[in-house]
Amino acid sequence: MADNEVGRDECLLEVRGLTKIFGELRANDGIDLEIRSSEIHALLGENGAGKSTLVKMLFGSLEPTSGQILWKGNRVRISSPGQARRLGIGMVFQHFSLFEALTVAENIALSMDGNVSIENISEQAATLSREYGLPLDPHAHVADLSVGERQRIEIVRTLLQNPELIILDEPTSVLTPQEADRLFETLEKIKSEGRSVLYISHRLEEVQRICDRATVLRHGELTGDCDPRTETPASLARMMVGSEVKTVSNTGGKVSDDILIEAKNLSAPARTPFAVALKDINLVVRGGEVIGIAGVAGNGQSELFDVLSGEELAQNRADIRICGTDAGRLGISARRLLGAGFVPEERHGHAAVSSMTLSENMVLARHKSDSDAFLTGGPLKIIRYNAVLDASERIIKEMDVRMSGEDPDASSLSGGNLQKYIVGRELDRKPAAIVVNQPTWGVDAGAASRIRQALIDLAEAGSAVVVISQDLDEIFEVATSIAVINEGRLSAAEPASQMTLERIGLLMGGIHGEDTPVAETGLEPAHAH
Ligand SMILES: Nc1ncnc2c1ncn2[C@@H]1O[C@H](COP(=O)(O)OP(=O)(O)OP(=O)(O)O)[C@@H](O)[C@H]1O
Repeated sequence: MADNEVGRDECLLEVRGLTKIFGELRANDGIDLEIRSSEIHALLGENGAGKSTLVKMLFGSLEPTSGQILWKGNRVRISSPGQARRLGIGMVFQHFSLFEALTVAENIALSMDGNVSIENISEQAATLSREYGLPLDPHAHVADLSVGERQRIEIVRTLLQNPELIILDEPTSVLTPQEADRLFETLEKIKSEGRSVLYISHRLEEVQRICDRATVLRHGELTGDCDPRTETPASLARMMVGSEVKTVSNTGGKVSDDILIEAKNLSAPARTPFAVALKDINLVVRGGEVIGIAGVAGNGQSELFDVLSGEELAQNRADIRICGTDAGRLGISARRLLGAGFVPEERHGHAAVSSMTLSENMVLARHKSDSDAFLTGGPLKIIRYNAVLDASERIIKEMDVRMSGEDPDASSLSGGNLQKYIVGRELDRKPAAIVVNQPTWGVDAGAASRIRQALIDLAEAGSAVVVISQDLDEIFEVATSIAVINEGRLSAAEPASQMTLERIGLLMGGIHGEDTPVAETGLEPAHAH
C-alpha cells in the first residue's frame, strides 16, 4: 500500500475542534469527527444545527475560524473546492450549482479539469449513470429537468472525479422510494469499492438502514456519536432535538360544499421538448380538504403547480377556478388577490431571492396581495417597513424559524429554516386556497411536522389545500384524498383512508386496473399501509 493510502476501517478524515463563527453565532463549536474508509457515516441534526457549515469547511467552500482537518493522517488546509477535489473529496450539495441553459454534459464539462471533449464526457457520464443506476440523458437541457434528475447530474459529476470521500447533503429528499432504493445500492457499491460517504439526512429510517456510524449535532455542538443500527428513530430524534418530536394530528375536519380550487379539462402543451404536457386534468378541492398529489419526479408536478399558481397561464379562463372565479388567464398576484397562496418547490431563486433579506422577500411576494398593510396610500406607494417587519417577525415566531441576526439575507438561513419562513409567509395570509409543491424538502422531522400540522390546521379552518409531494409518508400524513400524476395525467382523487401504497404504485405506473401485478410497478407489497 502506498504511503498515502489507507486500509479499510482506518481513519480517512479526522476533524479536531472545528469551529466556525458567523458574527455572534457559533455555527460549529469545537466539532470532533472521524470518518473511516469504507464507511457510510451519517451527519444528523435539526435544521440550523450546523451540518452544512461543517461540510462546507470540509469541501473548502468555507474557511474554519479554528480547529484542524486531517486527511489520511496529514493536517491539511482545504482552501477551495478545487483543492478538496484534488485531495479526493467530492460533494453533492443540497442546492445544485447547475447552469439551466446548458446540457447535462456541458454542465459536467464545466467542473472537469483539462480539455475533455463533450462527446467523451457524454459517453463517460452515460456509462457511469448506467453502472450506478442513475438514469440520465447527457444531451438534455438542465432547464427541462426535474429536481430529482438535476440531483443525478450532481452525483454523476462527483463520481466522475473518482473521489475517496463523497459528501451527500440530503440526497433522498427529492427522490421517490424506488429512486432512493437505487441510490442506496449506488452507495453500497461506492462503499464496497473502499470509498467513504458522509451522509446528511433527516430521514432516520434510511440512516438506520444504510449508515455504519452517526455523528449528531445540536446548536453547533456535538451531542452524540453512535451506531445508528442500535438506536431507534425516536432515540436519534431525541439526540438531535433534545426532546420528543411531536406527531402530526389529523382528525379530518368538516368538508364544505364550497369548491375553492378547480381544474376543468385542463390541458397544456409541453413548453419545451423535455417538459411534460398536462392532459385533461380534472381536480376539485373543497374547503376543509387536503388533496395530496403523489407521483414520480418529472411527471408534470412542476407544470401543474405553474399552471395552478398562474406562473404559466392556462389556455382558457374557465380551465381553472379559484374561490369561485375563473382564473385560468390570471397571473399569480391576481390569484393571490382571490384568496389563494402558493409555495413553489425551489426555495432559492424561486420562492425567495437569496441575496435579499427576509423582509424584502416578503415585500416581493406580498406587495400586491397585502398592499393595504404594506404600502402607503396615494400615488407614491411607499413601503411601510415597520408593518413588513412586524409580519416577518410574526412568521418567524409562529414557524419557529431559527437564524442569526434580526432580518438576515435569505441565503444565510439553513435550508429548513428558510422553508419554514416561506411556508409561514403564505399561511400568515390565511389563504382560502393554497397549493404547495414539496413542502418539506430538506426539513428536519420537527420542522416537517410543524409545516404539515399548519397545512392540516388551515384545512380544518375551512381552506382548500393541495399538497404536491413525492414523499408518500407525507401524503398519507396530511391528505384527506389522494390523486396520482403520471405523464401529465391526474388520476381521480380517492379517499386517503382507502388508498394503499400498492394502489398508488399502480397509478404511478399509469395503470388504473385492479388486476395488474404489483411487481410491475416497482412497489413492494410490504410497504402497504
Ligand atoms: N453565511 C452565513 N452567515 C450567517 N449565518 C449563517 C451563514 N451560514 C449559516 N449560518 C447560520 O449557521 C447556522 C447553521 O446553519 P447550517 O446551514 O450549517 O445548518 P444545517 O444543520 O445545515 O441546517 P439544514 O438542515 O436546515 O440545512 C444557522 O443558524 C444559520 O442561520
